[in-house]
Amino acid sequence: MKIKVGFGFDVHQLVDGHPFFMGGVHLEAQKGAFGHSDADVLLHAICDALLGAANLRDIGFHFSNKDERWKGISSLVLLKECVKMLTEKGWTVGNIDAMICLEAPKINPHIPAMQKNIAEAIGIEVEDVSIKATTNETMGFIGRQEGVVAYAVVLINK
Ligand SMILES: Nc1ccn([C@@H]2O[C@H](COP(=O)(O)O)[C@@H](O)[C@H]2O)c(=O)n1
Ligand SMILES: C[C@@]1(CO)OP(=O)(O)OP(=O)(O)OC[C@H]1O
Repeated sequence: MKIKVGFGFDVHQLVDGHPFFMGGVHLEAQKGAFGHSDADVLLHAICDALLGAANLRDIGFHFSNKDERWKGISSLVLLKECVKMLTEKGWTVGNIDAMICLEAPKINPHIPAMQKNIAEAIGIEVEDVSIKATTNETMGFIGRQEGVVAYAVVLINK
């Protein structure tokens, strides 16, 4: 069996009164993530980790932020498209481990819903989707609640 690892990172600006999607869950918060799509930073990091593992470039290469088709789109759709690209190359997703860096709101209560969304979109078990969160201890742009960051690693095999 051939096994590959992939790494993904994403960052989005936080804007007052903007909707906040994370792992396909709508978070109730004063600020939300701003982007061309729904700006779901966790799903974008996972997309990039998957694409990277299969050496298929990155999310912006396939879904340009100049393309009106992706304006406001749910990143669960983009995630499913990325998985389709991997499947066409014969890859199966093993597991995902992700980290969100965000000052507020608390992510922990929403992690089971995010795991379910991601597992369903990819076609893997919930137990193979790990999501964690940390604050930035009030430091830097994350600490000032100006932005949100996510990192992800994945294993794929064929
Ligand atoms: N947005 C966040 C940030 C953190 N958590 C959880 O709280 C724990 C403590 O965070 P520190 O940054 O103070 O170490 C962290 O380990 C997470 O379990 C969260 O749910 N949402
Ligand atoms: C997803 C895309 C496409 O809608 O737009 P954004 O929501 O701005 O997100 P980003 O993380 O900058 O990734 C690539 C983009 O092409």
